[in-house]
Amino acid sequence: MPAVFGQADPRNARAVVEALHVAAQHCLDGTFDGLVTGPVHKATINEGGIPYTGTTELLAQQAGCDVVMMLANPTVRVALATTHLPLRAVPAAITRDGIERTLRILHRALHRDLGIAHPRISVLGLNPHAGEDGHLGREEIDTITPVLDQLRAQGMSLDGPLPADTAFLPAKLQDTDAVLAMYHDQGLPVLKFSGFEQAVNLTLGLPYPRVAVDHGTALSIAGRGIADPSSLFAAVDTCARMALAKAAA
Ligand SMILES: N[C@H](C(=O)O)[C@H](O)COP(=O)(O)O
Repeated sequence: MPAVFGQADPRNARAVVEALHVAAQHCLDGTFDGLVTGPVHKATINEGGIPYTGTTELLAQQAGCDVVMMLANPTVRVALATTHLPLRAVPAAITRDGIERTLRILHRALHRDLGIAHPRISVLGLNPHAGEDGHLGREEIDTITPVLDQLRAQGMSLDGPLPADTAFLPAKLQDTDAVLAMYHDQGLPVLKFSGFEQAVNLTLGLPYPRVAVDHGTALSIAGRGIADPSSLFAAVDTCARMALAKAAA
């Protein structure tokens, strides 16, 4: 259907998803060196009859690999242990296997794709005060800490589980290369507040670089010529750098 500014049309959902699949396939077969994506209106894709939680998940499924969503701006990098799921589903989705897998992917990407020799990662707790020694929740004790102990023993530099409310203080961020948040809105509001325009969204773990803008579709200003393209410029720049680094490796 012809696109109309400001009106996302579920009848175009299939074309949007197909475009993502084709672009990703060309990255997988080596025709393209990387993928930059703009925002996708997730609800409209679902209304078009296609179950879709996000491009991150779509690309992971197509490539057949585990991935980590990480947003980054010049101030902070925030990776997520869980991505697009209802808040009530988060605690059950935080498992030892999942945290371990996420930290391994994150550590490898910081080292290999972003060139950080010895990545330092801060890991947030799930509960207020990181569980307050079990009095405000047990996920830190039962799930997160055992994985951190195991991976520290293998040489990873990991701090946590940390109370989320103070982990982003500037002095704390000086000592870390990335923060692993347990869920979407635990980490991303801080990142977006600290530099919305320059932030990008990376999908770590894919066999190719994928970088997206950090914002949504902003239908209310579509076609008015007032959108700020900074995040798109940053995404293209980041993707090109990663593709060049990969080619040189
Ligand atoms: N969670 C991201 C954000 O808040 O910026 C964004 O929605 C990710 O979307 P995709 O993985 O679907 O590109």
